[in-house]
Amino acid sequence: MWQAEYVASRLASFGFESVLVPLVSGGDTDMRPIDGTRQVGVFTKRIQQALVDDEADVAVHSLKDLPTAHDPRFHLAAVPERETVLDTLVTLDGRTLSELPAGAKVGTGSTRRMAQLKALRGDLDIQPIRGNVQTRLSKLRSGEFDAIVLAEAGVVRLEMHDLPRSSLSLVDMLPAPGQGALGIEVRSEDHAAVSAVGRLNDRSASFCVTVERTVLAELHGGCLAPIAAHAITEPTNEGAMRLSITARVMSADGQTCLHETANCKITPSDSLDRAKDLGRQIAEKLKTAGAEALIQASRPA
Ligand SMILES: NCc1[nH]cc(CCC(=O)O)c1CC(=O)O
Repeated sequence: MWQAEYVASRLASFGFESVLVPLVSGGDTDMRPIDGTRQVGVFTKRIQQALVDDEADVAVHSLKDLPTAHDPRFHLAAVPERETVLDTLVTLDGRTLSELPAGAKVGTGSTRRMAQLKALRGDLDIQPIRGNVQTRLSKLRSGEFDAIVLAEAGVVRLEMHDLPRSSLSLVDMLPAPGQGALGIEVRSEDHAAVSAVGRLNDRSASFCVTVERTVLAELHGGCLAPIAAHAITEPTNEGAMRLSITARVMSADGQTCLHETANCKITPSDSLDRAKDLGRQIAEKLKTAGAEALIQASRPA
């Protein structure tokens, strides 16, 4: 709801009126452990269906939740300026990861977070947790978990400034492709919506998430594989920018971690194809280092 309200207010600033269509996704309600037998897109399918059914004209997603497979019915019309990409450790008293006692029960359903946590603190008891941010927090408050890992973006957006937490660094916890970014889809043939929503696009954010998502797509990682990717842009001369990406593929137990970096120059006339090329390039490096075997081994039986 925060995300949809944000998009509505940005659209309003460009003179476009909108009406919110609240929806509940499977990702909000399905509390069964993630086991790979269900379809991808649990948070996004319901919202895309609203586009198909003409229930809504604009679909607002957390980009991290949006599957990378291309669907010709939809067009990703904008990736607005990104919120923080970091993950954060939420506890009842704000202690850091290194301050957690041995055997502390930490909740995360993400194999990416699990692998990196295990690499840092092999003594923790890491257990699956599901649901939206509020559901996960209620499981921390009830004592079911000693700590949970959340994307800091969600915490910041919901203005939970008093939530005891400690940010995990990019070195300790490389984020998921697209983390902290919104992805706004419209129906491909809805040219009015493409152009209106396109006003919300941030060029830097769209290049960063495109290279990150290309890594995921090239490795056929889906949302369950222990794959992390984070890209940044830095301005260079003559309006150009340098696009740099760091990516990791890990074993589920965190014992093996492949880590690669790559970068390229983006000129004002370059299209997102440049970012896709860079994504394919770093994916190749990871494959050469043995990424496919690690991803295969992490698949649920
Ligand atoms: N998988 C659920 C989900 N999708 C996006 C976010 C956070 C917001 C974001 O990354 O933009 C979250 C919750 C979390 O990972 O803590």
